[in-house]
Amino acid sequence: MTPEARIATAAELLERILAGQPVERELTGWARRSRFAGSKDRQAIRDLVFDALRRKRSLAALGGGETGRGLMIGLIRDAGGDPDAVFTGQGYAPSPITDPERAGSRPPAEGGEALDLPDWLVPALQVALGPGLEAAALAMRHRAPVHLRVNVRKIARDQCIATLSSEGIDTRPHPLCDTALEVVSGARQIAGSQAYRAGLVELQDAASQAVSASIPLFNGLKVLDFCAGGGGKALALAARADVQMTCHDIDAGRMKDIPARADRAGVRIRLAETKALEQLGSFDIVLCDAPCSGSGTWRRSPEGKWSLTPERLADLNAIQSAILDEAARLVVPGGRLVYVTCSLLRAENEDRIAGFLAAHPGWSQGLTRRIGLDEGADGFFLCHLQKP
Ligand SMILES: C[S@@+](CC[C@H](N)C(=O)[O-])C[C@H]1O[C@@H](n2cnc3c(N)ncnc32)[C@H](O)[C@@H]1O
Repeated sequence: MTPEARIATAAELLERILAGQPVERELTGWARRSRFAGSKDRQAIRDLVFDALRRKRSLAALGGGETGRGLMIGLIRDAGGDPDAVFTGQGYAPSPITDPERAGSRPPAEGGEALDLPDWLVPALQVALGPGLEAAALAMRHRAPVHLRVNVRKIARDQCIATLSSEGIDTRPHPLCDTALEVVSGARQIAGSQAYRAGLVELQDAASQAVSASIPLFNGLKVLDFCAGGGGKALALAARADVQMTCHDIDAGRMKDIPARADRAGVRIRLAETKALEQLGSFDIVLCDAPCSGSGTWRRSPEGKWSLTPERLADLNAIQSAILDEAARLVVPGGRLVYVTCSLLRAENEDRIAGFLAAHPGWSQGLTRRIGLDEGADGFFLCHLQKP
């Protein structure tokens, strides 16, 4: 495909995404229908769509409207290019820029538009991040780095760097966590690499790794990952010590890949559905990686930035508090509950902890940490709570 044809395709897909179609469904549906497109075309179109969604508001201003075409015109202008040279209508290029599109083009207004944030979220993020708001918003306009977790049960970090390099994947240590590597080049080779297949590495953001690393562990501890999802954090915990690791998720289907991932990593993890959890007694450590807005990971899933509403946030807050209450019952006296979100918002973090402590006398708050996008990883919040 020519660069112009890729832009025309991205504009069409964005038009449907802006109308409410899910991003992944649009991208995979198009790839299936378009046998003529090679893997480089698919990747380029994916990148265009995600770049546009990360900067939807500012690009719509620059491109003369919040349409698929407008976002692509804005993207070209923002990069210093000439959209008229692309929108020629020749071959598979998009049709020429219309008068209304031209007339609608303007620089983004200060505030939410220039920061590429919904207006209603700017004050909440201002409260949470203070002077760091602008840097965080600007970081969210760019692609996230690719990080790997070294499975220290199988290989030391330095040796892993050399092994990956021999397969064309260049990495360097990430300062946030001593299991974390940042991929410098060769990211597309990871999934097919021998190192990955042998369980030497997992794809996992450095902040997510730092969350697991914050939890003190020793052999024999009984640990529950209450909101396990695909098991990323449970695998990281199980790699560090011979703990009795149990994974639970309200949606058991989300845990379906955990057994294969655990086998590959050489660790043992038991799965428990909600009904079975009651029979397992209490746990020394319960990790709650709660469902949240994902605002710390909006670089990876930018559609979340635009779909979050105050009502949805309030619903999430109620779910987060209910999860904390439920999980607290599963902790042994003197044990630890670790609350985690990948959110930047106080409503999902400090406010939930304050509510929990007010409702649970005797519990005490331990290590509490925000990991910011300025640390070169996703945004995360973690808080250790000690049961009396
Ligand atoms: C942030 S994700 C977990 C990600 C996972 N820990 C990881 O590192 O890969 C949150 C998970 O919480 C689950 N969940 C939502 N409500 C829940 C509830 N009331 N009890 C337990 N799990 C819940 C969701 O199904 C989702 O898989």
